[in-house]
Amino acid sequence: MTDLEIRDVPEDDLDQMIDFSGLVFHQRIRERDYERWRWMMRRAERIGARVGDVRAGQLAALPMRLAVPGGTVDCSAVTAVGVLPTHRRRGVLSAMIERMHADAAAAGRPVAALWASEGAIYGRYGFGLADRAVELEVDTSRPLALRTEPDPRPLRLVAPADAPAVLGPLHEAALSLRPGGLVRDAEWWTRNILPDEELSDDQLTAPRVVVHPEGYAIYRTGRGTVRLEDLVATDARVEAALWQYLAGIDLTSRIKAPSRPVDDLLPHMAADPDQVKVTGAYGAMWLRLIDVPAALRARSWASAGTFVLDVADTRIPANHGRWRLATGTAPACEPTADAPDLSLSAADLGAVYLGGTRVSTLVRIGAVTEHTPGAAARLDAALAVPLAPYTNDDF
Ligand SMILES: CC(=O)SCCNC(=O)CCNC(=O)[C@H](O)C(C)(C)COP(=O)(O)OP(=O)(O)OC[C@H]1O[C@@H](n2cnc3c(N)ncnc32)[C@H](O)[C@@H]1OP(=O)(O)O
Repeated sequence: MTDLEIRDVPEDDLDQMIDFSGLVFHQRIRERDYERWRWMMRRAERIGARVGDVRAGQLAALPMRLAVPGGTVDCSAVTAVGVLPTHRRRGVLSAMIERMHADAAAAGRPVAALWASEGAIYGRYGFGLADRAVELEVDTSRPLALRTEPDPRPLRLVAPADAPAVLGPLHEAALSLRPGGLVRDAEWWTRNILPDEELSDDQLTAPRVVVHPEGYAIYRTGRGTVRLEDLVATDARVEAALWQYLAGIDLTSRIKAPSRPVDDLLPHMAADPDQVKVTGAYGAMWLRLIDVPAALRARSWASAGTFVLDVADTRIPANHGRWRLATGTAPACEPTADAPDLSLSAADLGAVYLGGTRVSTLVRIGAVTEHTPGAAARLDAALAVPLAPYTNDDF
C-alpha cells in the first residue's frame, strides 16, 4: 500500500488506542478498563499505522523481562494489535511487525513475545508457540485426598494491597525454576495480577491472596466456585497445602483453574484421579528470537555440545544463515559457513527455545531437517528444562 505510514503514537492518543482495541476485539470498554489500559499503553512503545488520514492499525510493545532457563532476558511483550476491518489484508500488520522488530533490535532486546488472538497469524513473522497451558477442574464436594503430605506450616490471608511485597520474592524464586514467566514489578502486580475489582459477569469476587512461607495462591470465589488465578510453590508439599486450602473453602464445591502448567502436579497428587479433571489444553505464549545469537547465548543449557544451525528468517535478515552454537557452561553462538546439523525456521527456533517443544518432534513432522543423525536428540538434551515453560501473565 503506497500511502501507508508507520509512526509512533503520542501519549495524548492513549484513549484512541483503547477505543481502537475495543473496535477490533469487539469489546465494550468500561471505565475501569480504560484505567488499566491507559496504564499499560503508557508504558508501551506504541506503533500506529496511518493510511491517508485514517488510523488504520496499531501495535503496542511493553518492555519486559522474560524468564529463560538460567536467568531473564529483555523482551518486547506485544499486545493491542489491530487493523481496521476496512483495511485488513493489505499488509498493515506486516508493516507494524517490521517496525516492532526494528525497535526491539535497536533496544537490544533478544526476544519478543505475545499471546495470539488466532494461531494462524504470527508464524509467518517468525513467532513460534513456546509454551502451552492446561485448564483443570477439581470436584471439591468431597475432601480432596492427596498422595502428597501437605506442608503443615500455617497459611495466612494477605490484603491484596500488601501482596506485591510478599508475593514478589516467591514469584521471582519460581521464575528461576520454571521459564516462560514475566518479571513483575509492583505496578504489574497491582494493576494486572491483583486488580481490586470483581468480575461481575461471572459473579466472582475481587482477588483473594493466601500465602504460605514458600508459596501463594491468588483466587476469586463466587457461585460455589473457587477460580484459581495463580499458584506458586517451591515444592510439591507446599503445593499440596495450597490446593487443600482451596478445596476446603466453605460454601464452594469446585475449583476451576483456567491456567496451569502442562506438567502441573495436582493430577498426579490426587488420590482419586477422577476428582481432578484436565478440562482443556491450549497454546499460550508465542516467542520470536529478535537476535538469534544473543538469545541463544542468554539461556543456560542442560548439556554441552556444538551444533551448526541453518536458520531461515525472511523477516529479520541478520538472523538468516548458519550459526555455530556451543551449549554448556559458557554458551557461544557465531556465524559459520560449515555444513549444518539442523535446518529450521525462525518460528521453530522460537518454539523450542524455552524447552517446551522438542526439536525431535519437529523433525518427525517434517518441519525441521536433521542433516546429522542424532543432532536433534542432542539439541533436545541441551534445551531440556526440569519444569515445562509456562506463562501466566496477561498482556
Ligand atoms: C498480540 C495481539 O494483540 S493478537 C491480536 C491480533 N488482533 C486481532 O485479532 C484483531 C482482529 N484482527 C485484526 O485486527 C487484523 O485482521 C490482523 C491484525 C489480525 C491482521 O492485520 P492485516 O493488516 O490484515 O494483516 P496483513 O495484511 O499484514 O497480513 C499479512 C499476512 O497475514 C495473513 N493474515 C493476517 N491475519 C490473519 C488471520 N487472522 N488468519 C490467517 N491469516 C492472516 C494475511 O492473509 C497475509 O498473508 P500473505 O502475506 O500470505 O498475503
